[in-house]
Amino acid sequence: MIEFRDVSKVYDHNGNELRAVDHVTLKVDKGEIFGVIGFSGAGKSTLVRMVNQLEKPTEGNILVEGEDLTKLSKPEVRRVRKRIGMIFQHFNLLESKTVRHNVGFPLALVGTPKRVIQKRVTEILEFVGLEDKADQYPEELSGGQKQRVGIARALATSPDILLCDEATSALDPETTKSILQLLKRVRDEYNLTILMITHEMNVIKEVCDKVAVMEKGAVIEQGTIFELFSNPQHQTTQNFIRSVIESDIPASILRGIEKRGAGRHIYRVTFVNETAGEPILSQVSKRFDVDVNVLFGQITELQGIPFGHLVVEIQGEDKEIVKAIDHIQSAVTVQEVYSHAG
Ligand SMILES: Nc1ncnc2c1ncn2[C@@H]1O[C@H](COP(=O)(O)OP(=O)(O)OP(=O)(O)O)[C@@H](O)[C@H]1O
Repeated sequence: MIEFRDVSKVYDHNGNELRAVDHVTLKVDKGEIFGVIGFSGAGKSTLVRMVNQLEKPTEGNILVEGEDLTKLSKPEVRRVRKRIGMIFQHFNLLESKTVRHNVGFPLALVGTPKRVIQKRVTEILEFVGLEDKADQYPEELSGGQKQRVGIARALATSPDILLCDEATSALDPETTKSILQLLKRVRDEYNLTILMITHEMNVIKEVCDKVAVMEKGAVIEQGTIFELFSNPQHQTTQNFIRSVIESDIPASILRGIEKRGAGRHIYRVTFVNETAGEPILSQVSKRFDVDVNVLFGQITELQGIPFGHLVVEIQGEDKEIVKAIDHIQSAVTVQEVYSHAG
């Protein structure tokens, strides 16, 4: 649906080259919610702005449903652009126009008959839950309501793709959740493909199917949410994940372990599927001559499926511990076990 093939964008910065996007290759499939995460300045906005040609790549190709944007004429680019909606962090609404006029604006711009606009605006405002706000002005709305107007406006022209540029960054956590749920409905009911950029891992965790992590213009890691959360390779990815799922052993527990001497066997067990939370660890202690103590644990949900870590101590003879660990590793529920004798 959207494909970046070895795309770079180089700006001139006081006579020096600034590589805002550096050889990025990504593929976003139809109907997918694809997140791009990175710190400020990583190149996310530049990347997403190239999809609707607000920026042109310096090198590489960008394909939208097989059409190479870098090879299209201006009228052809305008045609493709019509299939792409965008929402922004600060909503970008017209303050002097009512909600109804804001939402209908993109349709009016292309000369759509008034009657058609009216029907479409009513339909879309109902979808985003703002039918009773049609005649109000943006300043009379909360942040969440303003973003709903932004979403309605983006959907007015029935696009196939929705680009979201930090769409929830100005909102509180509860409102963020409701906007993300709305975006999920947009994908499910209108079958849109959504490309969203954010610096918040909770946004990615909440709605995305796939994610790419950007740093200094480059994509340093990408995959499904499960792949990234269960086996993050890069330090930056690990830090982002740590911001939403605490996997470190809390300091108080660590202090307790240290006090009671070295030579203990501490493991981190990661569960990544529907059997997370099942008593595999208690099975192990029944089957082998070991005791398993859970020191710390956190189970959360990824795409509606439980995901979590347990930090456990296994006590017993070395050979029994090896057997127990083998058993845990052979079970489909365990993705990663690391030992830390300490
Ligand atoms: N039009 C421009 N001219 C020159 N440099 C630019 C331009 N746009 C972006 N940059 C630079 O490109 C780099 C990437 O910026 P970009 O806005 O894409 O990052 P970002 O990850 O979206 O960060 P933020 O969340 O802060 O917007 C930055 O160093 C930025 O200063």
